[in-house]
Amino acid sequence: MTEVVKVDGISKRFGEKEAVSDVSFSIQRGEVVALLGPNGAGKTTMISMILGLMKPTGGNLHLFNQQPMNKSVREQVGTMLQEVSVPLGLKVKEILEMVRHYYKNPLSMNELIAYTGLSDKDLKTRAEKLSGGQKRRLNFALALAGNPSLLIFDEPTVGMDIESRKRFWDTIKLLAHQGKTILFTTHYLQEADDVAERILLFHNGRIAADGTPSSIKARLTKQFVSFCYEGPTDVLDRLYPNQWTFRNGRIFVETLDTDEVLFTLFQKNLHVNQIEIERGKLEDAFRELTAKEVG
Ligand SMILES: Nc1ncnc2c1ncn2[C@@H]1O[C@H](COP(=O)(O)OP(=O)(O)OP(=O)(O)O)[C@@H](O)[C@H]1O
Repeated sequence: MTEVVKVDGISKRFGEKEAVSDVSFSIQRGEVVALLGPNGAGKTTMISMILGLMKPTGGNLHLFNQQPMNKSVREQVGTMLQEVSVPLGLKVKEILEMVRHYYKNPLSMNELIAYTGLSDKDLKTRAEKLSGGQKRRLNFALALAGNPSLLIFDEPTVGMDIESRKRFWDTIKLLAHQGKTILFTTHYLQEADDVAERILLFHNGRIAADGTPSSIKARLTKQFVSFCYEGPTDVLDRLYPNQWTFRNGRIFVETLDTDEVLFTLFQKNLHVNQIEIERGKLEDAFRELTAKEVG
């Protein structure tokens, strides 16, 4: 395995405020990682340091075993940050051609168009005249222009409509399939759940959880077995006192051990059907993990 990003005991202090506190993690080649966390958790600060745009106050940080600002590193990294800025006075196609020429092995114009959804009309438009969503497409194309092996995005889908968002994630999945390493921040839990194979959950400048979306969900203490049941409910009161509720035509039993509930249902021969196990949603895990102070 090749280590692409290595963050070792990184901290960042702004005056009294420690935005990132002694954070360590590494990302291997080909991983798709979402940096998730509530407002002010330290995600953007972390990304800025990884990109070498901000100097840590402590710790060490390497990309491809080198300092982030090395030219050979920057040539392998494509990035799209929160602020959308575009060069003035040039048409989209001219900007893309110019940036492509900078790289040894750029993506072709056709690939950039297919990946980002820029239209012929967009290509002929002066960049400053593009709409916010189109500017984001241009920024995405600029991030991909050099055919980078590491892609880093800070809130990439903010300001995109549903269709652009879908195209963006479809492209990301395709690039991930090609073996690119991808790190992105998002506020949308669904995006992290759908796209990332690993989530780094930030809270108060530290990592509150690091794992696959399903392993993070599995850390939830609350789980449910739900089913349809038309028999007498006193048996439920006996088996699951204060544990069961009735919602939308189904019985929900809250439990720490779903296997045990299933076993009892069958053992007691209750006539239940349409049984489902709910191991919790990422949203609940997010709330649970960020509700408590992480020391
Ligand atoms: N340049 C700065 N000067 C002072 N404080 C800063 C600066 N940049 C960030 N902070 C503070 O550091 C903390 C982390 O901010 P950061 O922007 O990294 O969080 P975030 O997780 O990206 O939040 P959001 O989801 O709102 O973008 C916040 O308390 C923020 O106010």
